[in-house]
Amino acid sequence: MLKIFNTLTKTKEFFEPINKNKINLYVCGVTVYDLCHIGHGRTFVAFDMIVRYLRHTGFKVKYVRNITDIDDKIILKSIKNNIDINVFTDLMIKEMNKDFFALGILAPDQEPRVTDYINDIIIMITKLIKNKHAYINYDGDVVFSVDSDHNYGKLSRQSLKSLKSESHIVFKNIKKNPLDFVLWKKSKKEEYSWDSPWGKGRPGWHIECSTINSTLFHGLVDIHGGGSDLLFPHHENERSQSISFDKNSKINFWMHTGVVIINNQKMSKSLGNVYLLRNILKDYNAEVLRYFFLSTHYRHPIYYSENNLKQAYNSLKYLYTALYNTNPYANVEAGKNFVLDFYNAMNDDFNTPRVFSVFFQLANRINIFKKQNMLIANQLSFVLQSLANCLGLLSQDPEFFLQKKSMLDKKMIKKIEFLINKRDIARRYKSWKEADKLRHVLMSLDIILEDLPNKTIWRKK
Ligand SMILES: Nc1ncnc2c1ncn2[C@@H]1O[C@H](COP(=O)(O)OP(=O)(O)OP(=O)(O)O)[C@@H](O)[C@H]1O
Ligand SMILES: [Zn+2]
Repeated sequence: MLKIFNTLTKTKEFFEPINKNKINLYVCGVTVYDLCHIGHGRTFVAFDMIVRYLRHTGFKVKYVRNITDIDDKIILKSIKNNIDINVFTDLMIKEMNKDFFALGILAPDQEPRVTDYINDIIIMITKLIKNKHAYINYDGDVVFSVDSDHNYGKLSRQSLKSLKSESHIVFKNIKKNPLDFVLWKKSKKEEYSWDSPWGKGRPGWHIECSTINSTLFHGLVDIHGGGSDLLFPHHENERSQSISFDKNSKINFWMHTGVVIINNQKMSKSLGNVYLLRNILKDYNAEVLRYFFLSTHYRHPIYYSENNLKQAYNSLKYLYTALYNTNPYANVEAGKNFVLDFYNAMNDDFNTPRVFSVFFQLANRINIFKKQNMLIANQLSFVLQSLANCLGLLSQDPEFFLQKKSMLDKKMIKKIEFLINKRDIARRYKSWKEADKLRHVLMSLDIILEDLPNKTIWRKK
């Protein structure tokens, strides 16, 4: 049975959905003011793997990932670029989806944009004010009162008292408690805003996720995810708002991914220390990036380096090479213990590094049987391929992957195939010198040839 580490209890707990077999899963999505980086790739590939596995094991999953399309940084950037904010966010969303698609991330079932939920946000804030969980401060902003929730700090395991003493900034005139956070920000001047009972303004960041969860899931969430950077204050605030709005609401499992770190800092748009997904995908097959992410457990941080990507490529190449020249063939009896090890690892809080060691053992066996018994090699190849497919891996034709076809332009592929064809003709006429010369030309292009009885196949070094 599946166990998931729950940030709320800091333990691995047996997972059971609130409604039998149907899972409501929510992940905090991107604030769309720039292109996506590999930090986003890490978090969303992790949840993609989780959703794929949950579905594979028979659960129905409703996967919702929001889009923050209103925020100070979005407004600033659209002004700076002199572009209408809606045109700008539409463009950024399009680019985000292009990158996620290229990375093989399945689209969520719903991708709600915050600006489509302004009315629901206003309804939620109105109730929070009515029930004394929120108030209007001297600046005219609506603010959540953290003192109104005696469990504030429960998720991030911090007491209100210690949090208060850590907060050095005195907001005495503006807020009752320095930790109180904005639910509705009053417009100071002519800026992008909506009408509300509290005047023109726009929502604060945290309220959007509570509102979307309340609207789309009626407040019943099985799994709520995001990067560990969001644990405090975003998720703490979200938990507090949701429960204060509706005491019957539930978020059963909080899941947090470790963040991608570069030079000891979290990779993030605002720090500008990013490697863009699209740039990495120019040089590496999308599965290499996926393998790189999943070779570290989803809860651990990832230290990005080109070297680590190369290692991921080599590991994946090893697996594809094992599948190469096999005819995967299903047989329920084949590789039973590998299958069992796979499910045991996945059911242990999605332990993908352990899964990868199972894949390696399988690949070793396939390599041995390729020399002894092709039927068993084919059956084990089927096991390897189908298990890896559950995680969005080994889904390409091995020859295609090994040839790095997706990385080469059409002209280059044509040139390689032309040279191979020429060499084949030379070999047919026993012009060994000419054939050798052509092999060397191909080697200088980093192309490795393998002569099979009926054809020559190639792959990029
Ligand atoms: N470096 C990272 N590693 C892993 N996940 C990340 C990283 N950066 C962002 N995320 C996750 O991606 C989602 C969207 O993040 P967001 O749009 O805020 O990105 P960001 O680069 O941190 O932007 P900003 O710098 O404006 O805060 C969140 O779930 C967040 O936890
Ligand atoms: Zn959120």
